[in-house]
Amino acid sequence: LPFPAYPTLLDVIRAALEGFNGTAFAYGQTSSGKTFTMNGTQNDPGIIQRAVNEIFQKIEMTTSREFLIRVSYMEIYNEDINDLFAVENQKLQIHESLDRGIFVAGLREEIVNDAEQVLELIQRGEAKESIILMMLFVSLLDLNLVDLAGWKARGHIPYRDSKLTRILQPALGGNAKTSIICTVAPEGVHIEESKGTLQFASRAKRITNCVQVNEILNDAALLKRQKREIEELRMKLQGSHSAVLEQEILKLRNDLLTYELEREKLAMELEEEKITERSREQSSLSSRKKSIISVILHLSQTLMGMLHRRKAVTVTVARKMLLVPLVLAIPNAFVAKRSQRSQQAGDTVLCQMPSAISQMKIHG
Ligand SMILES: Nc1ncnc2c1ncn2[C@@H]1O[C@H](COP(=O)(O)OP(=O)(O)OP(=O)(O)O)[C@@H](O)[C@H]1O
Repeated sequence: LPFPAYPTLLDVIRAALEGFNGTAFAYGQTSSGKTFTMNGTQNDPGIIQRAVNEIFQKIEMTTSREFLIRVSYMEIYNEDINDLFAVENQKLQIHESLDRGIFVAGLREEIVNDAEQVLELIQRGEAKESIILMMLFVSLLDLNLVDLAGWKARGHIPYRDSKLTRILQPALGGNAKTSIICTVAPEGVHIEESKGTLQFASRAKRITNCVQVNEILNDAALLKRQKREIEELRMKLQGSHSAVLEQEILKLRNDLLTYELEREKLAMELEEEKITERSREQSSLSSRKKSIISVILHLSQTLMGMLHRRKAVTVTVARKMLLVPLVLAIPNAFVAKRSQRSQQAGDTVLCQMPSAISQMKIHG
């Protein structure tokens, strides 16, 4: 069967391209086919894909004008507005300004060039209960494609005060062409809901909006619009420039850290080198000490032997008395040094040695 809502949808798209607000949404009880109508299947595309294809075909055929097309994709779930192009769920707020009218603050808008890009973006967005696909045609066109949440039997959805109603207010209320696709479940058990849906449909059909073109694009308006676009692009560019700078700073910081670590490593190596050098010096000093001490030992033994043999020592008794304890003290000091109990004892010995030796030489 041909897609039933197609003629109405074409009407909405044509209107949107001519500068009106365009909205298409499906309305009906739960499981009656609203999402199916919006998404369709691979062989039988739904409203979203058909609308996107249609828009780009029409734009391609229009040579007299240029279009800047932005797509945003959001979900209203439990009255929280989530940006489906954003990685994380955010609770976005609805704002209103003289310039932009009613809008969702912080909602990401992707600039697109062809239908494939739009469909790819939509595929990336996560489909949930209530999905709004909002296409903003900056120069001319505002088109909203809406998949409403269904209602359960005897349930009530407070559309009147909902965020959805507020967002769609410009599209539903006045300056808009709207296509409503009502879906009903054919089974007899759903007859009450189906009746309700049909009553809504016939009431909606009677609504007549008095529409006017959103914006007449004379040269001045076009210039103003383009200036704004340039400014926005410059801001984006600045954003990406600052991101590059941030990367550069991060890299420099990492380099600095690496240099610092390298410097510390070198300082440690230098310190180790110094310690090794010191211990090398100490060990050569101690071997020198050892050889001096062995000489002294040898001398003292010789002296002791001489004393023992009372040979050639022409010292007075008083001098002998002085010399002998000194010489006897040498081996004791050496033992003390070797056992490393007292560094001082070693030093004392070393200081005293030359005078003791010279005394021995003089008197020996
Ligand atoms: N015209 C159709 N042809 C074939 N299958 C359909 C058709 N319409 C709906 N369906 C199937 O019926 C089921 C319910 O449809 P769908 O999810 O679109 O309902 P819904 O109205 O969006 O429900 P809800 O309100 O819970 O979101 C799905 O499995 C869908 O594939």
